[in-house]
Amino acid sequence: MLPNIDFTSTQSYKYLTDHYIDIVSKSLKELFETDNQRFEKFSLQFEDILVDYSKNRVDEQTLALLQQLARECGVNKAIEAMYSGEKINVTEDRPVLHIALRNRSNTPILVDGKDVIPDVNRVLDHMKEFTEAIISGSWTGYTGKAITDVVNIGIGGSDLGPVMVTEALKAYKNHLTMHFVSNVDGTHIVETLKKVDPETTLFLIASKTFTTQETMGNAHSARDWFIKNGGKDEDVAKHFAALSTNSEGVAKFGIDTKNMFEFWDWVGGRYSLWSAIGLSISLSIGFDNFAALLDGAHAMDNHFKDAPLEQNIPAILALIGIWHNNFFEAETEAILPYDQYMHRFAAYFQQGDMESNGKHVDRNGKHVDYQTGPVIWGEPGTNGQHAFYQLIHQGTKLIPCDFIAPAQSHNPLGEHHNMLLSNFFAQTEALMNGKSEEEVIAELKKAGKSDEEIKKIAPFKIFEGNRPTNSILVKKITPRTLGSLIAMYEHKIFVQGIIWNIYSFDQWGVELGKQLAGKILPELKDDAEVTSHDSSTNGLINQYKAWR
Ligand SMILES: O=P(O)(O)OC[C@H]1O[C@H](O)[C@@H](O)[C@@H](O)[C@@H]1O
Repeated sequence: MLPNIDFTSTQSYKYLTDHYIDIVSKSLKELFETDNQRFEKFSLQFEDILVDYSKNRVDEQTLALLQQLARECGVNKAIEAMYSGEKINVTEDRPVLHIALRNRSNTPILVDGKDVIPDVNRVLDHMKEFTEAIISGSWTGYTGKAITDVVNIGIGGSDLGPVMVTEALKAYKNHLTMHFVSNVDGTHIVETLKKVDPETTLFLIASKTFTTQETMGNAHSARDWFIKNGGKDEDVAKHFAALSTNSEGVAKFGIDTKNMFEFWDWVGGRYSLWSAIGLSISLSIGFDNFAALLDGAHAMDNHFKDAPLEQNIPAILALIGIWHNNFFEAETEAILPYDQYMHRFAAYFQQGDMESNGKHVDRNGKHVDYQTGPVIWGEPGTNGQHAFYQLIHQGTKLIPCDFIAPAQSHNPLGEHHNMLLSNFFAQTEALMNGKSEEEVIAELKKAGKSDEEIKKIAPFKIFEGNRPTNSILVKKITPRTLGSLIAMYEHKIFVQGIIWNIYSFDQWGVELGKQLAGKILPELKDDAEVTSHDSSTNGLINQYKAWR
């Protein structure tokens, strides 16, 4: 059972409300000036990942109170409940066991009395064998040629994780060319099929449910294309594999269930890259690297389970996020990787976080009267700097940011990496310190400006600073460190969901759109005027019919 506590009625929440008044009166700059141990006190290292959370508007008391809040909300109990396979996804009556997919120490985890680890390992063995056959070329297409291209067809959790990881680990790539088709817009599949040859292409149909409209539409179009371009029905087995929990659906589609890589309903879609959904990752970087990704996540899982709250990185990040969200009323959080390969990292956690904690009903079925999950967004640095950092520095909204960077580049090139990292350090420093009126005036004087000119321009050049950031410095982005990093964010989301007293592992909010689209689709089949909706929806549908 998950705890069921309204965090706003806890003792620690009340203390935090008072303490907030004390903290807002101090600037980050002051907090650093009055404590030269801040970095030592407010940073933690996990293997090759350094997490510096000192540039947040917190002091020792803030963290102690936030940790007390976590205790009062039963975070430790909740962690135990997840790891032991309890059905903590109550609205779907399922356990939440992405940790089991990377349980490299093989400790048994029971679901309805049965250890799930042997099944996990069986599928991993199947993935390994298949990966090796494809990469070595011993698996051939219908004309005897080796596979050169892999097209993963999936959406949401069956796309974003594989895309993000294969991009982030591109430095480990082999000769296979990867393609990802997600959008039901025909352009996506059409443009992809232009680039591949049916004789040498493997399609992975990735769908937990095997019912998702977009994925099924794209999968059928891929199959039609394959048949139209020389393949026969009996050749489908050599070119199509399925990654799913739904063996009936897979068989119905015409994929041999021998080519089905199974996972289970206790894996949430957005937490599924560690499962068979990760087959495209394994094909792209080899199974050993995929296993290293799992190892890294498992190491973080152990840290999260065992480390006390005072040293527990995911828990600390979660609590600081709650501090910003529920006390400073920040509405969004930016994830800013200073690593080009990680360019889909923010997009990945947009689903990871917003689909998990974008909920307004608490675990009693009641509408909450506090803020829950933030809006997650971000782009890689330094591109973001030249696009939206203006608002972060001088806008009216508080945007807590996570800066992430590797110390070692996979592509060392002259001064490039120093330039990149100098921007990372400069930005976090500037967001913290800002630039005072005195500094601006001194700078303008030095540039020879008159008093009148200075008076006119100075207000625009002042930076308030006091903008909170976490800095996550990774020695190098390897499969292992990336695995740990992803797991770190997953557990951060978990802790926040526990404290907000919501269910983080269902996603009813995506159902309505699906249902309504299903209702409208038949209305688009002919040219008859539609009158069954509101005037706007009718008007749009009828104009669409007139123009198409
Ligand atoms: O893998 P599937 O079943 O095709 O689902 C794809 C996606 O569908 C919906 O948008 C949600 O349920 C997501 O969580 C899921 O990842």
